[in-house]
Parts: sequence; C-alpha cells; structure tokens
Amino acid sequence: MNVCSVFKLNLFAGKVAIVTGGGTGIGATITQELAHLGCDVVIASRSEEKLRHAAEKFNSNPKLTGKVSYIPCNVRKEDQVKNLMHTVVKQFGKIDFLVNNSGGQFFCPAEEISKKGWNAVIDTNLTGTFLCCQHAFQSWMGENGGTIVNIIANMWRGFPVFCHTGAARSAVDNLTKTLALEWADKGIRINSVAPGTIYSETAAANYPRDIFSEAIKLQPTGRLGGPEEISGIVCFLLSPAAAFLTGETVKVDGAESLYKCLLQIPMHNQLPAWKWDKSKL
Ligand SMILES: CCCCCCC/C=C/C(=O)SCCNC(=O)CCNC(=O)[C@H](O)C(C)(C)COP(=O)(O)OP(=O)(O)OC[C@H]1O[C@@H](n2cnc3c(N)ncnc32)[C@H](O)[C@@H]1OP(=O)(O)O
Ligand SMILES: NC(=O)C1=CN([C@@H]2O[C@H](COP(=O)(O)OP(=O)(O)OC[C@H]3O[C@@H](n4cnc5c(N)ncnc54)[C@H](OP(=O)(O)O)[C@@H]3O)[C@@H](O)[C@H]2O)C=CC1
Repeated sequence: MNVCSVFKLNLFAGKVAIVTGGGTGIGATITQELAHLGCDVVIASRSEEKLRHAAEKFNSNPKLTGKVSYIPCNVRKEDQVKNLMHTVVKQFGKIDFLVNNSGGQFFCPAEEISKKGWNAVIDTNLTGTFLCCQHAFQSWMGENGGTIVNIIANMWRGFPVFCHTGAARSAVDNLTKTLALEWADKGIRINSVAPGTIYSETAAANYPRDIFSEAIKLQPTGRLGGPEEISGIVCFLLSPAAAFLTGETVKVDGAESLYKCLLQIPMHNQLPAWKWDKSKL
C-alpha cells in the first residue's frame, strides 16, 4: 500500500503501540499509518497466519519506518490478553498507545440470536476491550500513562439486525467516559471512534448479504467510508494535538448516524393509540 499521512513524519518515532485486529481492514490501515509515522506497532488477533502475513508485508514496505511485530491473542481470553501486555512491556519496555480495534458480529434479528452467539459478540466487543484496557493499565499505563482509542460503531439510534454489537459498543462508549475519569490522574487519555460503514474486503467477506452495497443509499455523502478516513482520526487522537481530549467518542460516519436506517419498517397497525374509551378496559 502506498502509505501517505497528513501528519508529519516521525510524529510517533520512539513510541510503541498495540493495535488489536491490526492485520486486516481498518486495523491494518491504522498499523501502517502509525508505522509510517515512526511508531513500533504490535498487532494482535486470533489468527497467527493472518498476523504473520500482514507483518511480513508491512515490514517489507520502506515507507514504514516503525517495525511491525505480532503476538497472537484472542481478546476474549484473559490469559492471552495478559500475556500480550506483559510480552510487549518485556520486549519494548513500554506501551504508549493501545488501539482496541478487534471486533465483529453477525447479521441476525434479535429474536433469533442464540445465547452462545450473544455471548460471543459481547465477549469480543465489550469484555475484550475492557480486558485490554485493564491489562494495559496493570502492565504499564497505570504507572506510566498512555493513550487508548477504542473503535466502536454507529449504534446511536439502536442497531437493528446487530443488537448484540449495538449493546456492546454502546457500553464501550460509556466505559470510555468512566475510564477517562478514573484514570485521568494516571496520565491516561482514552477516546473512542465510531465509524460509519467502512468498506474493506475482509469486512465485506464476513457478511452473506451485500450490506455494504445496500448501505450506500444510506449515506449523505453518497459513498462509503474508507479505512484511511478512520486511521487519520485515530492518529490525531493519539497525537499531542488531542492532549485536552479525553472521554469522548468521535463519529466518523459522513453523517450516516443523522440519516436513514438499514431496517425498513412496513406500514402496520400493531401499535394502536391509547384512547380514553372505557369499553376497552
Ligand atoms: C448502515 C448499516 C450497515 C452495517 C454495516 C456493517 C457495520 C459493521 C461492520 C463490521 O463490523 S465489519 C467487521 C466484521 N468482522 C467480523 O465480524 C469478524 C469477526 N466476527 C466473528 O468472528 C463472529 O461473528 C463472532 C460471533 C463475533 C465470533 O466468532 P467465533 O469464531 O468466536 O464464534 P463462532 O464459533 O463463529 O460463533 C459462536 C456462536 O455465535 C453464533 N453465530 C455466529 N455466526 C452466526 C451467524 N452468522 N448467524 C447466527 N448466529 C451466529 C452461533 O451461536 C455460534 O455458535 P455455534 O452455533 O456455531 O455453536
Ligand atoms: N467496516 C465497517 O464498516 C465497520 C467496522 N467496525 C469495527 O471496526 C473494527 C475493524 O473492522 P474491519 O477492519 O472493518 O473488519 P475486519 O474483519 O477486517 O477486522 C476485524 C478484526 O478483528 C479481529 N478479531 C475478531 N475477533 C477477535 C478476537 N476474539 N480476538 C482478537 N481479535 C479478533 C480479526 O482478526 P482475527 O480473525 O485474526 O482474530 C480482524 O483482524 C471492528 O471492531 C469492527 O466491528 C465498526 C463499524 C463499521
């Protein structure tokens, strides 16, 4: 990829970042922009093969001056999250930045989601993010400070056919506010980014229906977002330009959250009005 950033080269020279899900899609773009700006980046997700392949590709790009390494980690498994944080501190001496980007869900009406499926999505998107924050704190940031960015989603008006992830991401939005307060005096800033619909091949491959094409008509911009449009905001939030910004969620959605919804509700008469008509009591 021909990496190109609006930020100055070496902005993050000497910094160390962890990007979960950093081998694919949005996470891969964040990783490349950070490394292009001089940051050493550790990418972490379940598939060692995906991680190895991504790290080899990134490290062969002369435009990336930071080094990219990888540690397999399922964010749903606390022992693996703990190992990730300890290993990074051992190998690099610190953790300056944590980008909680790993996540996912499946398209399913609420009434059909199994408990196992619900738990899988909550564990990945909410508990996984919490565990990464908590163990980054315990391993390094609690004593030394740091900056965290969580990737969430456009769930502001509910998230029909994705209620599990809507609930999890909404909780991460709230977690972001709480941790910004609890950890301010430890020198930790934490913010979230809520992307709209962002096309990447890996993201699209997860869905049987072509929801990314369907979503174009829901966009005030007339187009989907690109991973670079998320990455730039993440770099801004990690940078000193955002030194007074914490506990906030930045919507990066081209105003999708102000506009239409994927769900079409048919005309119906299932929610009749209440009228003061004693015969109905
Ligand atoms: C305008 C709006 C447009 C919306 C655009 C979309 C916006 C969002 C885009 C993105 O987020 S793109 C990134 C997407 N990437 C992913 O989703 C990848 C990661 N996803 C997953 O890994 C899974 O979906 C997972 C469930 C979160 C985790 O999977 P895991 O491998 O751990 O578990 P599984 O064994 O696969 O499943 C566990 C359990 O979950 C239920 N389940 C899984 N898939 C489905 C499905 N398609 N339909 C119904 N239920 C499903 C099921 O109960 C599984 O258990 P078993 O039945 O297999 O025993
Ligand atoms: N694309 C979009 O339109 C939107 C995306 N998002 C969110 O942005 C983030 C990145 O998505 P995107 O790049 O589009 O899609 P991808 O599918 O490319 O990225 C998801 C990443 O999460 C990793 N992952 C999934 N489950 C786990 C787990 N249990 N432990 C560790 N890593 C895990 C995957 O790697 P591996 O399989 O190796 O574990 C993969 O690298 C996700 O949180 C996504 O939900 C939010 C809103 C919209």
